[in-house]
Amino acid sequence: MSEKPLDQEPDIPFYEVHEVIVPHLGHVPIAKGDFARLPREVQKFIAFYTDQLRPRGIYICDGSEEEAHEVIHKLLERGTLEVLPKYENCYISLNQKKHYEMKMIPIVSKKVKSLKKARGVPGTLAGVSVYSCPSYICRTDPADVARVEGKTYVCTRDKHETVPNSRPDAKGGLGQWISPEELDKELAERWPGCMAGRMMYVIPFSMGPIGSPLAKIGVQLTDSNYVLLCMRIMTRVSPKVWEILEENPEFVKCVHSMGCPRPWRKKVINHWPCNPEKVFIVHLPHERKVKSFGSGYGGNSLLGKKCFALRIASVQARDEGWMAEHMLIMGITTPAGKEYFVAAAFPSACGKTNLAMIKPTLPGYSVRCVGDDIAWMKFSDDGQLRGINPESGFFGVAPGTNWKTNPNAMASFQKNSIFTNVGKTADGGFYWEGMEDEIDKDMEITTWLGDKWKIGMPGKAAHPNSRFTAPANQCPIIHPRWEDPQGVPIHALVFGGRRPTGVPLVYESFDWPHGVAVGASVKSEATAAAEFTGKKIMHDPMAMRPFMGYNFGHYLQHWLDMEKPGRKMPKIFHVNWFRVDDKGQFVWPGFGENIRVLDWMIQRLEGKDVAVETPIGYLPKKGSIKTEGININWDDIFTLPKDYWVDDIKETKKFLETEVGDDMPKALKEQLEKIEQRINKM
Ligand SMILES: Nc1nc2c(ncn2[C@@H]2O[C@H](COP(=O)(O)OP(=O)(O)OP(=O)(O)O)[C@@H](O)[C@H]2O)c(=O)[nH]1
Ligand SMILES: O=C([O-])CC(=O)C(=O)O
Ligand SMILES: [Mn+2]
Repeated sequence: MSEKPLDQEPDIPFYEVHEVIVPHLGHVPIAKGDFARLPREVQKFIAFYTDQLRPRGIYICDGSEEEAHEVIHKLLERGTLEVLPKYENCYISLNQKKHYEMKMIPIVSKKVKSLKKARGVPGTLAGVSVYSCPSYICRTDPADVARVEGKTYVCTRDKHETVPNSRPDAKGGLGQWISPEELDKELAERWPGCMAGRMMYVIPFSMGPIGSPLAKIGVQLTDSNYVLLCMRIMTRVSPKVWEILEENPEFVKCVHSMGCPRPWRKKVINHWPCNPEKVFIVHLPHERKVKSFGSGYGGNSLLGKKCFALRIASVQARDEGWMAEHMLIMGITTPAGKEYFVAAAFPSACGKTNLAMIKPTLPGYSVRCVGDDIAWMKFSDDGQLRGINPESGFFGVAPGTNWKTNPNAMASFQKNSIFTNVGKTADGGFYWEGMEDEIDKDMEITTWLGDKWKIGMPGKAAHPNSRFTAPANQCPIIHPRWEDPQGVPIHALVFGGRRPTGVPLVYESFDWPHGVAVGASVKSEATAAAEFTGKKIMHDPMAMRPFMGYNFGHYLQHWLDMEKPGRKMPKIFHVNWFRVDDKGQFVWPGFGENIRVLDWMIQRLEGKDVAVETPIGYLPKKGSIKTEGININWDDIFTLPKDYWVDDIKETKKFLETEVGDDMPKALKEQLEKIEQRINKM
């Protein structure tokens, strides 16, 4: 593209070696790393932002253990992090001992030990890794706990590239555009000098296995060492990235600041300097750039995740003919020994991590996790869709996670993990809602807000969007091929959301275009993952509404265009674990029992005649979902109330027609009309 890039970083004169000399600031020391040996494009990037943001030093990260220790040490000293000694299930090296002043005794978590025995998990799980780190707890400023969708923008010259030509009465929830002029204004009042007095960390990272043809490179600048620590878990931080850039200098430029230059006159809460009034996150897809200001919360600050791997990558995927989706990837091995891979999209806090790691209750089944949040998928030349997980860690919702609902997640964060906004027990463990049966009832707990608390008292120990950050390779069921550079074959796609009424446990779409319509119709109750409050049912097409990098209509067309002769199109299903009865109780037990639904999907993949046609898609024939051993009422779970569906399709159609407007793909419009006609004839 020949047009001049937006928000361009002009080349500024700079001088390298042990310091960078920039016009506004003079000498800025290189606190660590060899600036002179970085790829030229990266040097320019750093020099420009050093000049503009004015940090007190530049710290070029190398991803090493020593680096983690140094940063952790600082955060412990400052009080941003606290050790959770309960999970120190390994010996501490002398080097670490110096830093943490912890006892040289092995403490093996009882739970992990018993899990290991019970499930035959290999010995790497507990008590064997000699030099690994303990886990830490961190409390943010209570004003900085979730993604801020209202302050998240995409900037392109052409508005229509980012948002659809919607109808005049549209509310405009599908993407948020900002003009280049307005962007300049917003940036000007935030960025200059915003790192004054702080260190600027330079983080080289790869999304996807380093060197994989499907992987992409990013470099993040940040003034938060908490962000650095989490990026080390969630992405592959390595100096090998510099070598890759020597060959191909393309990288996604990520710039993050907490927005609190020194001297900072406002009160800092919980040693978590942030700037909630000024949060502003912008994506420049053409320039392959993300700028995030004011928040340290994961979804806003770990820029490899939602910002790069979904918003920027969705644009790369559009341009290059692949898909970047808010999906888990899991492998399911049947009792007959055949493995199927499923990718599933549910909105934030609607069950991806839990499904990706389920412990199946049906005998003979085993599940292995490839990823829990993001899938990059591409059809290979033989027509098979293949997917990779671009991340290398889990940033999971803590509340509700326990040894019953998700033992594999529990096992994943017994070491080397960071817990944000959870409670802390007096014996140095983590605690959140859902762990009531797993600790002593009288245990004294410090809540995420720092108050003393006990189980049964009013209030909550953990924030509903509190999170664990854990390395994926610590998951006992991580798939041996989770880092396969070619990805794994994807046999089925699944959509779902929190639907308290009307929506059955599972149904299958008739074909690809119908499946795209099913995905476009995803709705869910609002959750704590973003700033919305209340249990309002919101549209979240493809579970991508908050993560779109370009025009939603064009995105839907991109989905439709995936179907081509010679391609094996995966079947598309819709699930709902969250239907409730008139007392508000879930009618489906969920979690490990969800294998029963996966089993039905696999029966369908194997061509079994276990479905009945209904206006919304194929539903399971009565009895074709294995329900032995659980107490459920088939009709509670599968009835399709006509009134509900008549209203539902009317509302969905209106929503999409209004919001996507002129950009609504014709084939999708037709699908919605057909669905409506079928439902009206019910
Ligand atoms: N009732 C019920 N609750 C579930 C089920 N699966 C997950 N949950 C709950 O839903 C919440 C969110 O689940 P996660 O698996 O963390 O959701 P996610 O989609 O990975 O969330 P993000 O990380 O925000 O993308 C947790 O509190 C879970 O306990 C289920 O099958 N049934
Ligand atoms: O991005 C985040 O903050 C966490 C997450 O996975 C989501 O909200 O889907
Ligand atoms: Mn997510």
